[in-house]
Amino acid sequence: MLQGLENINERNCVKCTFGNYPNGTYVVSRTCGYIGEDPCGIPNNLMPFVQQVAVGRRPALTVFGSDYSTKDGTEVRDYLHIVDLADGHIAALRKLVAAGCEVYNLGTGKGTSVLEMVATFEKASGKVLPESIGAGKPYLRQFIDV
Ligand SMILES: O=c1ccn([C@@H]2O[C@H](COP(=O)(O)OP(=O)(O)O[C@H]3O[C@H](CO)[C@@H](O)[C@H](O)[C@H]3O)[C@@H](O)[C@H]2O)c(=O)[nH]1
Repeated sequence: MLQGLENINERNCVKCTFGNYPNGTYVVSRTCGYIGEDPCGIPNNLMPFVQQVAVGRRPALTVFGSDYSTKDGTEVRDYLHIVDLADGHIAALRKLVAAGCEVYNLGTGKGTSVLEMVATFEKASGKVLPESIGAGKPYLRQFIDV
């Protein structure tokens, strides 16, 4: 049941699922990417990849697709600050005392495109990131272009 709840909205960055059941209390938390992640090998996600390009570990970022029906054609995500993510987890734990089962999606409510995220990173870091446009992730098209 909790697995099903977690999959209700695959498009959100963070999911916290919790509930009280007759045979126990559960909190299930899922984040897209591990906190403080420094992945081995080639990163599969935007932020670690951007960071590795910035420090020269990778030559360039490939932007996955530029023909989506978004403000600049690149995919949009709702990114949130790590402290807000932590606060959300604490709030979820506090909610354990309540009965029932609820799903909370943590986010800012503001979408940020890949190019906006790269521009923000460049401004904050003072580094220009080499980038090129590549193909979009095929499995995501079903969510983005409906
Ligand atoms: O080198 C890269 C890496 C990512 N992106 C784009 O950057 C955005 C964010 O990508 P990423 O950090 O990988 O997050 P998601 O695409 O939202 O994928 C997350 O969310 C999916 C749905 O929950 C999960 O399946 C994945 O494991 C999880 O990483 C997306 O538009 C990607 O297409 C690029 O353009 N270039």
